[in-house]
Amino acid sequence: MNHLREMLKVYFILGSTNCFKDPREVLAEAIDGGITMFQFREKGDGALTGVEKFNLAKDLQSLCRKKQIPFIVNDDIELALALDADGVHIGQEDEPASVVREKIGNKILGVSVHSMEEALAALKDGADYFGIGPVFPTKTKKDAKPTRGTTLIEELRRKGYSTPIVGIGGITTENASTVMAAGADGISVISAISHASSPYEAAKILRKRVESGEKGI
Ligand SMILES: Cc1ncsc1CCOP(=O)(O)O
Ligand SMILES: C=C1C=NC(C)=NC1=N
Repeated sequence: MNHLREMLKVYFILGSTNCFKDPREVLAEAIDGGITMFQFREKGDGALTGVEKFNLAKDLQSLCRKKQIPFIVNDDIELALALDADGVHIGQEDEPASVVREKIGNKILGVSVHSMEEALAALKDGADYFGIGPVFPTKTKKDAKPTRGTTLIEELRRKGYSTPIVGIGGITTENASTVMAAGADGISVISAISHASSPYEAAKILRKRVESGEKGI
């Protein structure tokens, strides 16, 4: 499990609607910059579907494979299985984690949780890590839950839960250290990298912030 903890440090999430240039180019730069895990999340207005979605996922997966970066698929279990992805990430509105665990065997299973109850249920169902947020305000997910700060991350750690955790939502180079200080194992970002003029530089700085607990300057 500790290996997973390491992989969660800088967990980049991307879909075609999150970037202005070719997502393949954005991911290639982010990988060179030092992301440690990748999630393909094709959602929202204008999201690709069918063969176009499959082909983009395949291209992004091969970029990850070349550099041994774990490739995770958001929500779409069938796509994850078709691509033999390294894992899936599901939200509370998706199929129950127990059903997904059945389908994916021992692939990585990440679950979004927003409360202690949801976290305990996800644990029981075999979740490998929690995605907790939105920690800070975010414009990227239209239907995000209310911004929670790091309270749930701190609560889980205070109660002795050592499950791997990534914080998500509005995380930037300026506030990443706050998320780590709260007890998260890593940060998950979309726009901090996908909207950066240099996704390479953004990933590099985020990696530095996470590893050194450096305060934003
Ligand atoms: C997928 C998701 N889940 C909670 S907030 C969010 C969006 C995160 O995007 P950004 O890093 O650009 O705030
Ligand atoms: C909603 C999400 C929360 N956390 C993570 C890691 N991914 C997601 N898609």
